[in-house]
Amino acid sequence: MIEVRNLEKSFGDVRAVRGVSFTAHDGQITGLLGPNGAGKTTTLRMLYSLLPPDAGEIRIDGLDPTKDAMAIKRTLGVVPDSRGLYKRLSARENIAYYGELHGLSKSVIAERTERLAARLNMEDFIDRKTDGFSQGQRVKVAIARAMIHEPQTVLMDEPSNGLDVMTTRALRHYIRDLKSAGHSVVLSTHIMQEVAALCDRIVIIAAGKIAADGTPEELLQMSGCDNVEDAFVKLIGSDEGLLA
Ligand SMILES: Nc1ncnc2c1ncn2[C@@H]1O[C@H](COP(=O)(O)OP(=O)(O)OP(=O)(O)O)[C@@H](O)[C@H]1O
Repeated sequence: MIEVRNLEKSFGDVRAVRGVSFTAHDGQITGLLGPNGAGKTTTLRMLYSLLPPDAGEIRIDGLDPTKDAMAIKRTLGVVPDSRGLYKRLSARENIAYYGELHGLSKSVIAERTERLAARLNMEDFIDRKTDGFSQGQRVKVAIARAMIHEPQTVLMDEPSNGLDVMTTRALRHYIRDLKSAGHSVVLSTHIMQEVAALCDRIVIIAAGKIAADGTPEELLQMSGCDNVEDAFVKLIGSDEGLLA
């Protein structure tokens, strides 16, 4: 579970995040939806301790990333925007390296890697060096690597960016399975259909602020619109940067 209260972050004169608050529950998929530059990545980076907030509070499974950065790494799985694979290593070695950082034994890493490779359809490329991997292959390795220590809470920054329809569908199945298993999944996206198809709760961010927060049905009600596309555009106040 993630609780965020009044989070703020500036880069010089740029106020990237201006008082963001939301809660992401276990057993739910929470979508951060916003146009380019809205502050989604900056918010996620503060959640996984990559950036210190200027103000505000974060609790992830009761832990504070500014104080408990090491403990947070155990409870959190992160699929960052830059997938950041080691290109000289194979997919399997990339995943194993993260398992070792988490102190897992070789046998546990091997068994979990087999399971993740089967679940994410990685068998064809699991032993290839990741240099030259397609976008979809890179995302799958990044997800497997993020899940090797079986974290309770999972953050994904624009996970379906650049994926084809079949890979997107497979990814959605996988994310729904995580939800069914009781995990809290938070994903950022600027694709309206993604949140509409997947998310139990939608947090709309625009210009660093929360524009709306609720279930898809609540957002329809709030906006007075009868479809999510019109609702999002109305709640954000512009359709710039949002993909249907
Ligand atoms: N390291 C940085 N230095 C300076 N400005 C930054 C930095 N990181 C983010 N910003 C600025 O903060 C704002 C929010 O950026 P952020 O990457 O969080 O948006 P986003 O919602 O993830 O956008 P996108 O959908 O384009 O990835 C933007 O104006 C961006 O230029």
